[in-house]
Amino acid sequence: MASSVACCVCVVGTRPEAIKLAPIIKLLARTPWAKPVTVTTGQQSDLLDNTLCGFGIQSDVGIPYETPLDLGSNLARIIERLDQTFQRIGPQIVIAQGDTTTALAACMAAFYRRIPFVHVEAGLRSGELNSPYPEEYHRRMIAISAAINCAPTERAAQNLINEKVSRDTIHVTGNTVIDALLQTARAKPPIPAQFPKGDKTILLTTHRRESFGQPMREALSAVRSFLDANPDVSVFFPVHPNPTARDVALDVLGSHPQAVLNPALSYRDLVASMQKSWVVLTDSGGLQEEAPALGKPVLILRDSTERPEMVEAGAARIVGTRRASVIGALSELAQSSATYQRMARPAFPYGKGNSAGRIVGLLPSIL
Ligand SMILES: CC(=O)N[C@@H]1[C@@H](OP(=O)(O)OP(=O)(O)OC[C@H]2O[C@@H](n3ccc(=O)[nH]c3=O)[C@H](O)[C@@H]2O)O[C@H](CO)[C@@H](O)[C@@H]1O
Repeated sequence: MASSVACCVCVVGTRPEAIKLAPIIKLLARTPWAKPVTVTTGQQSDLLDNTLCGFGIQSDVGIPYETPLDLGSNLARIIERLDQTFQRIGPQIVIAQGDTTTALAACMAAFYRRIPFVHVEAGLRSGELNSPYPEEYHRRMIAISAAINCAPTERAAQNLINEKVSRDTIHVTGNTVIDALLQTARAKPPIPAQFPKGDKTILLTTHRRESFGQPMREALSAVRSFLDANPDVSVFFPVHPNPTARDVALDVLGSHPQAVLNPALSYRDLVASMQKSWVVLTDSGGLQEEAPALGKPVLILRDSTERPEMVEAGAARIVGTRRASVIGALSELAQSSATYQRMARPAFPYGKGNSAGRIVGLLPSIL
């Protein structure tokens, strides 16, 4: 390990990356041999800065946002800008999280400059190259050249081994989202004023590309019908700013008296809402990981999940977006307290909040 302070560039492009890298950035800032530099790529600039700010983190270098480009052009733009940034700053380590264009660009730019790259949340796989698109492709590409692959679970590590990723790069670390969640929950954030009154509120989010169009409309219409049949149930719906998701949300649930639609929440408000909710209904990856740690049943609005650990633990169910399936799953939770109690047992397959420590502890081995 080098004797001087190591510059660790953390590249962040979207809200979930900010949440999952925040515990690492904050820990690096308290680590004597490390200096974190946060680089934002503007992939999701509207949500990103607010999320970082909520963790007390400022972007050190901001790559300017450009009007939405095609996937390939966006990747090329980010690689070029990161390459210039790495040349200027000269980091000893580059860290990125997940499966976004930003994460792939960071990995490639680091590889070409021969800077060791650390991949947080490595080894998630759907098994289908085109689904989720393009994330599954990004995940596989990143694994090949990462110096450290931080797998959240043994299963994720096994996925990497099955792809013949070099074994000495693979470490099971848990998922830093649990660090972020538990740190935030410990501060006892107040419930947002807009959160519906009553004991049975569904926390609903949907914004994934795979859900766009008819699947999202069908799932939200099913929620609407369920509300009509269950006047004691409410929905709290932080709506993603993506217009494709927002327009359907407003159209289907915007006028329902038991539904409160809200702009995207700060992470603190989201965590407080999750703690107060009855059930979490979502197509988000992060919420699937978080809700079981708070003992909240999760119904997954996708046809498959890269997080089978939650389903196996009994805390989550894949319901897809078909009307009968969504209504059936919600009705079962409403009618059977045994089913509800079984799903509401807290589950921690992603660790108990010490993942950032494990990841930072691995870094000296690649300096
Ligand atoms: C294909 C896939 O599954 N990819 C995933 C995707 O992430 P995602 O699907 O989890 O993305 P979102 O749902 O946007 O974010 C969720 C986070 O945001 C918080 N939240 C939510 C609403 C709100 O109003 N306020 C908030 O604060 C919430 O608690 C949670 O922590 O990309 C990540 C990056 O690479 C990957 O890690 C991850 O696999």
